[in-house]
Amino acid sequence: MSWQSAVVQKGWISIRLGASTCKAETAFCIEPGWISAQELPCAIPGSRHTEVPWVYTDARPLPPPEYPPHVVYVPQGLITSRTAFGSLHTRCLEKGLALKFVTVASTPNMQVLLVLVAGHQPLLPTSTWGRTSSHSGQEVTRPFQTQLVGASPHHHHHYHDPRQQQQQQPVSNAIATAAVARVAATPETSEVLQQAAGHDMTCLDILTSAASATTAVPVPVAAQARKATGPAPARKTQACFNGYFLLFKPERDLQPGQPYNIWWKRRNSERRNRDRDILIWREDLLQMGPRQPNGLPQSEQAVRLQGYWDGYSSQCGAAANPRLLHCSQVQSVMSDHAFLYVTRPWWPRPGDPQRTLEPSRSDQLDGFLRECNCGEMKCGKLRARQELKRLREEGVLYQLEVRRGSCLGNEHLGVFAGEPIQAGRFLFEYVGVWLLDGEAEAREKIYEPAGLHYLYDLSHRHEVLEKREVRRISVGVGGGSRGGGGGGVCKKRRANRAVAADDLHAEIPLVVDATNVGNVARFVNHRCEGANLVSVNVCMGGLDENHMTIMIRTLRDVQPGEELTLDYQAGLEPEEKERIRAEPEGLVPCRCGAASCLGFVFPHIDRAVRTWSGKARRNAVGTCRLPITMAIASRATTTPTTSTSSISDSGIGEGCTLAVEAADATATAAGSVASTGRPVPSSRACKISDQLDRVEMMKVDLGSSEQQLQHQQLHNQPNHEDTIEDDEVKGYCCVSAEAGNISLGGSGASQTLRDRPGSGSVGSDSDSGKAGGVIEGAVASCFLEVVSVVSPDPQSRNADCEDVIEVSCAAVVDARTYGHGPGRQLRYWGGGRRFGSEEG
Ligand SMILES: C[S@@+](CC[C@H](N)C(=O)[O-])C[C@H]1O[C@@H](n2cnc3c(N)ncnc32)[C@H](O)[C@@H]1O
Repeated sequence: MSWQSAVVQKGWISIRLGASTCKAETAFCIEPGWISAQELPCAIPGSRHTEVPWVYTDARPLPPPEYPPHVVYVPQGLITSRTAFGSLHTRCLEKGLALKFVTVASTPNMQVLLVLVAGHQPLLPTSTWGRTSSHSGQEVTRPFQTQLVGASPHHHHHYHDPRQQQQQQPVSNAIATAAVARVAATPETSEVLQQAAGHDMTCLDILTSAASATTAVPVPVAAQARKATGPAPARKTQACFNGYFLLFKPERDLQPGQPYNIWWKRRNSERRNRDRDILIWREDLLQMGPRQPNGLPQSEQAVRLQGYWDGYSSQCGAAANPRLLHCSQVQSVMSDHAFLYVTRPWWPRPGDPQRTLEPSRSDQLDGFLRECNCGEMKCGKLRARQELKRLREEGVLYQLEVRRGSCLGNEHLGVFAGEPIQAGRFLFEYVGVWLLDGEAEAREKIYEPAGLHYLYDLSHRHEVLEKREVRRISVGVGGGSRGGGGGGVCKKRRANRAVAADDLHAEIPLVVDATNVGNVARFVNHRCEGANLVSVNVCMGGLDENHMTIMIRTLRDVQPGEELTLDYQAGLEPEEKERIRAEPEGLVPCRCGAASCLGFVFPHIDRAVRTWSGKARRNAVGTCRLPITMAIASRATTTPTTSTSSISDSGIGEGCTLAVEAADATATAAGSVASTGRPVPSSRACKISDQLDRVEMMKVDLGSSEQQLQHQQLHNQPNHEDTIEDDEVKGYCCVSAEAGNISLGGSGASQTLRDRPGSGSVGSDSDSGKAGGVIEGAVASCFLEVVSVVSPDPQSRNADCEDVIEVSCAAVVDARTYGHGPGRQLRYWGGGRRFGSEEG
């Protein structure tokens, strides 16, 4: 590709420098092909759009370079300074040069940016072109590299960037040369060099961090100079780009509703300041694109972004048919997925089986935002609500950088403050696609192997609401939730309400997926101790008034350059942390470096708090499957339902709270299922459908002192491993079922529970008479998951039962409640035959 073609196709242009006041906020209309140096403030970390005095209306196509492009290597310390960049750019513009930010590469102490300069005059390594103002206001003439760090005559910056101080640290030429060589070897650089083939490529400068040092490094490709001829054709199509672009390719007409290839996004600027300083683009591409073993993208092509037009009206009056480039996407590591940078959350469209994404609109949300009423959530109340509104309208107000360089190593991105941020400032919303729980689980199975960890689970927060609802359902009808209690009408109403509770759970998206659609929040890393951010949940309106959102605010003052971190595990109880610390197998090892580091990161934020689902639960201490033989008295009373079923219980009374969700159940049982090899007197007719293949119990709290006492007694027995098989102990598991409800029930302490008012169907179903064993109820906190209900077993050894089903339970038991001393863990063994403890 000739240099001229590159200029035309990639839209490199030069613009005339304007006044010191940026007019770009209001003068946004530019012709395709005139996409210009407005890319630059976005492209260069640390630079502010508003501080670079562009006048877009003065944009003009890049004249053919009289001299070939030049390559400039700039240490990070310089380029991350907006002052430095502004000055660099100013000088180039004054000289009629266009710059292209090409690539980055890092050495341990220097990040090198390769800038391609379209030359209109010879640029020499020792050039002394341009002038700059000293801080005293005097104009001085300095070599090029010193101008980069000096203040621009066109604008003053009071911003103090401590990274500039790093510039005082000399970087050896050897390091710089090595870095340059590395940059030059990247495919991106090769591409640029190929484009420039036929032209002289001059390495203008190595700008070391010592302001006075200049080192010329030859670029591997040095071809013959060839003057380009003819002006770049101007594009006539008028369009209003209220998004920012880089290297835009005007190869076909822009059509609303059609994706349009651009090279990468810039920010939506319908309003001032929208995400103006989220400098996410480049690193994001590196992150999301297919990578080589060295971590660099395979090619530019592979990470190209696409812009989408949507129907939002633009505020740009100059455009005939104004459209806003709402967001952009980049191919991710998953070929059939794309990442869209958006500033607002997206929702599945109601009733759409395809789950078409629909951006949330502030006009939909205004008036719905309300103070959080989730009593147990520490939300920011009114302020958070206001801030959310502001964030959605104006975007992020603080200068942030998304880049590598955190303690996690180079393969990870992190978010860094680009300027001082005070404590208590709401920075951004965790934006993504809100998913229903089942969908989140399904996606997680895809994401995890791909190393994509951008799910933020709010279920545990919502559980508060849900529990309240369940409690209301259970208690408010029939004077309590005594499972199976109450007859006809009450039972039906209860069943209906239980379904309603399920619907609630099924219909409200509780997980935000920022894998494919998201904003800067997705790059915030975890820190076990000393995180400077915290998340705040706000109940809000929109499609459902119970929707919540996640806002991130600063916990303390943050200094420029400091990484922004969040404690993903802020919701975990200390005991839970301890438990997981003991066996973090399968979880992402934590590298936060904090003194009290827990040792692992949850695959996604807060998820384990809710249900101990998935890997975390399977890997948790004391967890294993316990198939339990269940006895069913009769199959006569099957009551089919079409919704998911639930197990719910009161949560009232001492230590009894449970809620169970059955996924994909098409039929649930009527009557009761009572446990295990031991016949349960007067247990009622029951059948659980074969289709009921998964019942998930979210949490069981059975923490009565009586239970603990009993349990201790049990485990003080010399041989307690075969207790279930032997049927000689009080503890066993019981699942009871009734229309719409399945109760996991009872306890070895069933007597105790049965007589406790409000203890509900946990082992106290007097109506069905099921005695309700439980997995020895002495646990203070027990998570049970009924994972399968298999076909009736004709070999039932329970004479009272016609069918036997098998229920697999996984229990997480806090060993410390058993009095075995440290290091001992209670385990449930497979086959449902062993029930004991062992050394941990
Ligand atoms: C929301 S992403 C954060 C951005 C991520 N670093 C990136 O490059 O895209 C969360 C994932 O980052 C990684 N991560 C975040 N904090 C970590 C930490 N302290 N130690 C190890 N990995 C961490 C884990 O893989 C985690 O699942």
